[in-house]
Amino acid sequence: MTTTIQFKNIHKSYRVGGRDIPALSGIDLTINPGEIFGMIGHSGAGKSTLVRLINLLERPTGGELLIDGADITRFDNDALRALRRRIGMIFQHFNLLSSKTVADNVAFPLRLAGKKSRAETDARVAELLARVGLSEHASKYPSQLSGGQKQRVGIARALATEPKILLCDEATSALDPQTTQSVLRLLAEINRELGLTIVLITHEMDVIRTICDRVAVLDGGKVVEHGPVADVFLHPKHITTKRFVQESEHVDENEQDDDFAHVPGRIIRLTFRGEATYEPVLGKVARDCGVDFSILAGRIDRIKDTPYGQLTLALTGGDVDAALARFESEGLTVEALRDA
Ligand SMILES: Nc1ncnc2c1ncn2[C@@H]1O[C@H](COP(=O)(O)OP(=O)(O)OP(=O)(O)O)[C@@H](O)[C@H]1O
Repeated sequence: MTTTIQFKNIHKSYRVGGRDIPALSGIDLTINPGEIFGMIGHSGAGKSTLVRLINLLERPTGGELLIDGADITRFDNDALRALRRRIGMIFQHFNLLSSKTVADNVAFPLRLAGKKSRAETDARVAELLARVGLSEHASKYPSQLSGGQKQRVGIARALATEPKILLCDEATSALDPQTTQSVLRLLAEINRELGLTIVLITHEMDVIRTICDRVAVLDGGKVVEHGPVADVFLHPKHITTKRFVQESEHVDENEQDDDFAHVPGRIIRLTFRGEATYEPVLGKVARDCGVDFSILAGRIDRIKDTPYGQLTLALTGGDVDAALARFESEGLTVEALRDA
């Protein structure tokens, strides 16, 4: 079964003190079946509101929200209950029941649905705990677990009713960086093996960079930029996106400009993607065009499965224009940061 989620001119306002305060204005987005779609934005941008519309924890005040082509805002109670069984959700603070064991937390949605016998429920819980690596913790209580283990229980519980969509609301924001990576690896594995569509919201670029296929950047209740993660983050256009990139790379643009003030030559940024990242293009072009270069800044990293490199270079001597044209013909992206 496919699960396409479409926001069509979605608006959402909250009524506060007799006034309508807009939280989302005119959202148009399509989330494709089986992808990991990230939404990033600062506090108050509208991320939680947007993700909570998908299972109608919040209702839009305008527009259409289609799942597999059906406008879910028109669903009656039965259809809504069926829809919610197809959508799992995990939360920043895990939302586990502290008086129940790990196994009972995971069994909870199955007992609510009331469709399985006790033996079937036990078997399903065992399978889910094995998937998230918690088999030997089944009879512990949440207070006896680490944050990462608690989120794994949250994931097992969210998967219990075999949803087609998993919503993740800042699911790693309360975890340390190492635990975050292990939870993200688990989500990526679930996405790959179960073909589940994952929609996650975060204010952390690294989360998006690690597992998302596409991303939407939210600011002031609007999508200001969206597309494949590599396109959006390697070539950010909107100021909000640029700031996220700079924050994640710990770059202060003004400081960087000052640092380069005394460096002679044309300053450019080169972006390599995919296999080009590992090819000796730079030396070859410099030799052929008689250009000297000094490397002012650089990084090689990955966006999900795609390697990329970004180098800031000062170019002097030789035929710099020819060198720039050659870089582009070799498939690199060239951005001029300063003319000589
Ligand atoms: N239940 C509510 N009642 C009134 N206003 C709300 C409600 N929920 C959210 N808002 C407002 O809607 C706007 C968007 O909030 P939302 O929580 O969706 O943003 P967010 O990007 O998820 O922020 P955060 O990361 O801080 O949770 C904010 O201005 C917020 O104050």
